[in-house]
Amino acid sequence: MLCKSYRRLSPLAQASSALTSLSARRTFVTNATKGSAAWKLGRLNHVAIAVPDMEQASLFWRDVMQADRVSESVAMPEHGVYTVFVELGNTKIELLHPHGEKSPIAGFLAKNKSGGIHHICLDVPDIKAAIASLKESGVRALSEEPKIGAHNLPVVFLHPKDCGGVLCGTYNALASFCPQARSHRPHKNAHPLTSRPAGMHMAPNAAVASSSLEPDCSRPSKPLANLQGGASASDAATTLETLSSSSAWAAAVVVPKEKRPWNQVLRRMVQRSRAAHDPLMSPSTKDFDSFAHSVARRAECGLLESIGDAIASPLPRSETHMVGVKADCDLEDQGEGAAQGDARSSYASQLFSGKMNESGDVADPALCNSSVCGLAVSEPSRSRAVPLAIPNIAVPARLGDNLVIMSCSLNEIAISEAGSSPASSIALGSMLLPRTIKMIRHRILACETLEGISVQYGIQISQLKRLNRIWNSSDIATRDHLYIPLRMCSPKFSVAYIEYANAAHQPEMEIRHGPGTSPPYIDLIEVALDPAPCPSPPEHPSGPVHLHPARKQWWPLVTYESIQRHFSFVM
Ligand SMILES: C[C@@H](C(=O)O)C(=O)SCCNC(=O)CCNC(=O)[C@H](O)C(C)(C)COP(=O)(O)OP(=O)(O)OC[C@H]1O[C@@H](n2cnc3c(N)ncnc32)[C@H](O)[C@@H]1OP(=O)(O)O
Repeated sequence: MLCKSYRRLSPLAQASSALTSLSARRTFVTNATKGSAAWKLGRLNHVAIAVPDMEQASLFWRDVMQADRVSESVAMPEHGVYTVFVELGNTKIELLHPHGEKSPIAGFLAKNKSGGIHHICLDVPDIKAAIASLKESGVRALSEEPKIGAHNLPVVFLHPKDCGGVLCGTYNALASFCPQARSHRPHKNAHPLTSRPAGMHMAPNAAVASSSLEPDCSRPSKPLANLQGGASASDAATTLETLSSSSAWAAAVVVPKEKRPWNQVLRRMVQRSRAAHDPLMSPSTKDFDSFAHSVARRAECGLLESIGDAIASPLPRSETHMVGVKADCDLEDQGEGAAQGDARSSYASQLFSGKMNESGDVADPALCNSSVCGLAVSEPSRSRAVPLAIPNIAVPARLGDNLVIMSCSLNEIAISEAGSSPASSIALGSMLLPRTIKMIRHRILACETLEGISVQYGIQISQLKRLNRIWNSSDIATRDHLYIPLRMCSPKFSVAYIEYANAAHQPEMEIRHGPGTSPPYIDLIEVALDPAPCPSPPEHPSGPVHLHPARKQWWPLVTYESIQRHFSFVM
């Protein structure tokens, strides 16, 4: 469609009256909007002006036009040009002067002796897809493959005859496949103005190799981690430490109804557990708060999905494992009645004992359609898994008769012999979910909209709103930042883009925050998913603490409110 109408338009645009071309343009716009999603226009990256005298042109922009930032001239032999960039805040002007005998702008300057606008350059999120979609439309790309342009980003030019007489460059704003850009090495084309020194404007952990930009965790390739039982308190702590630092996945937890926000589900669960004083839970509700918090945080950050994988996997009987289990029960529909509770308990009981066969498989397709889950610990000597941590669903959480659960979070479970002191607790294992997540902290510019930011990161507007607790699109006018988990960004997002965007927006930042103190436009930060341990109870300013039985460290007493306060941008 795009191809046909555009092909029709092209001669029209060149030859006919303004009226005709206006109506033709309308047709083009309509069809283009319906066209390939690959062709998404970003911002105007720059306007390039070919100049016969670079020095004179630079001085003109610096002294007469009083541009704040005019860069040095940089030779780009592979493009046959010298370039100077003039920063304008919302875009740039690129001054071009021929370099070498075969410069592509020599002919242009021969025709336009005093220089003139040579091309415009537009950002697109995925240049390869964009060029492919344009090919379908009969627009010729002037090179088969993108070249690395002035900003270390891939660039492809489009034939001016196919673009209404304007030479158009497309910049891959997200640098999806450019090895130079992804590897974070300054390319030799790095421009003094636009390629800032490494580390500048970036959080310390942002200046990292691209490998660390990979999502923190992928989908579980090995759903169940090996959880070794500890024999003593010190063994337990060591075991937990070792297991927790691993990047493997174990089972994930809750699958609520689509429309129910995680925090509401968990709030209800916490409230229920408090109301019931459920003795089957870990000894205090604070552990459950912490647990609920961990679930919510990870869910919001897209780390938890379904536990179908986990329950469909065999559980080797020779080791202790922790598994996530779905229960056939919907929080939404739950009453408070004991009968229902009993029914659930009975179901859970079957789930954990009856459905696990001798080889340890818990592969029951019926479980895959359910909506709430619990956690269970499978223990080799007892041929059954024991559910815990989900009130009103759990059957008595006995790990045999002599063990009780001392502490439970998504990262670890500690159990103890009944009647013994916490110091003698032993660890069953750890869930091994990540303890931190990489977040983009995006400083909102005056001109930015939620829509624009969502395109920039390849994240849905609804996700962006939910993550940042924005209920009304105009609310971003009162915000300084938006937070986006890196793993939710489009896979095309790269360190190179962060650098490029920070450099490109530096003048604007300085206008807002003053020269030399301007904060980065985009920051990569590491956010803890769990509350941090306290050094010691009396000195800790944030309120009550409790002693973690296995770790023997003091941890903040977590309440739902404190979680909300602490992570207000996500919860
Ligand atoms: C560093 C990088 C970056 O920003 O990152 C850059 O800036 S690199 C910037 C420099 N690199 C580039 O420009 C690469 C892409 N450019 C090219 O491949 C070439 O320059 C072409 C655009 C294909 C033009 O080739 P060439 O000069 O050999 O052909 P030509 O002079 O016979 O022109 C053919 C027709 O195109 C028209 N034409 C030529 N250059 C034009 C321009 N800049 N804007 C509008 N129309 C243009 C001519 O008037 C002519 O039309 P008539 O037939 O009607 O007379």
